Amino acid sequence: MTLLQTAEQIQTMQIRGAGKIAREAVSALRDHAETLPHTGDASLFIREMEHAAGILLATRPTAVSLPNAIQMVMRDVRTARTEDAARRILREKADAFIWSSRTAIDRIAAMGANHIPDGSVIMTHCNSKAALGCILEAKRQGKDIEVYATEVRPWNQGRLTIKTLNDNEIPTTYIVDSAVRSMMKDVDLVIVGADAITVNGAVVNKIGTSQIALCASEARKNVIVTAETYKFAPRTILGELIQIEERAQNEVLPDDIAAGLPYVRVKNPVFDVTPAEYIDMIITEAGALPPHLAYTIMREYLGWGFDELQNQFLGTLTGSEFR
Ligand SMILES: O=P(O)(O)OC[C@H]1O[C@H](OP(=O)(O)O)[C@H](O)[C@@H]1O
Repeated sequence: MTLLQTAEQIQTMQIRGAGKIAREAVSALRDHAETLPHTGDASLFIREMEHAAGILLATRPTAVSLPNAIQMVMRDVRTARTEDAARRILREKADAFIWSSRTAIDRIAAMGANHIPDGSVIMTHCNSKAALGCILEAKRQGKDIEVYATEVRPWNQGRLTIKTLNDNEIPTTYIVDSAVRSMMKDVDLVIVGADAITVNGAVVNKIGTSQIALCASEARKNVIVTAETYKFAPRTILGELIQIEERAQNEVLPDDIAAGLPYVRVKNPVFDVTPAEYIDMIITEAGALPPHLAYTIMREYLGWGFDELQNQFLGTLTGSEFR
């Protein structure tokens, strides 16, 4: 698959899920480098790769795993002295990211399963590899668990989730998104993934997550977020907001129906923000932490503290790059 095809598949959601988007983008960058002719000109190679990275970055705006992964791969490529060195660094960093991303999900699954007591009824939302990893690991350990899975309009990612749960023989109840509050009394805990986590511990995830967290808080049920460290958004340290993706109206209301309703407009934001106070714990591969320790992850694991960010970025980036 070419880099442009990967970008298109991310944009059209054939490739989806924050972690997978990052892994596929990095692998597309690595493969794209192999298609570029060897010229001996390091700066030409780096320019071409920056252009390719820009195409991938423009596909979807919210999941911060995408810019973080590209930054991890491209950071040292930019300062390589020779073309050969740039190519080698790019290959090594891309392979290392893909490997560590998969390892992170396994570690999160192991830690998350520890927080699922035997006999639990879990509610999950959307289709998160990290969240499902914890549920599947709990099942593998022999725990007797049940899951409530939401539909996740308009893309119905819940169908992917119930397929995985069913394949693993986990008793599952499938509900429409608006049934969450009614059903919360039957649930013991909520486990979801994340597309981005801000410095104040707010979690950006599939639209509807914040309602679930609110209902869980009202019913005094724990909310666990599972997120690899590359889903933390360092640039929020400087006050930047995460851009919430809005997708096409016809994903919600078909064009032929909308055409007959001239006074109706459709809004289709696909992510929302859950404030830290509704989240009990964020499980990362570096450990389980309360949301207000998000800055520690950014500093210790992503290597971006306030000073580094100021030196690196202030005044050099445009609004859209700055997230
Ligand atoms: O990385 P993993 O845990 O798989 O998924 C994280 C999140 O990415 C997904 O976004 P989308 O379906 O691509 O819009 C969902 O919001 C999900 O919770």
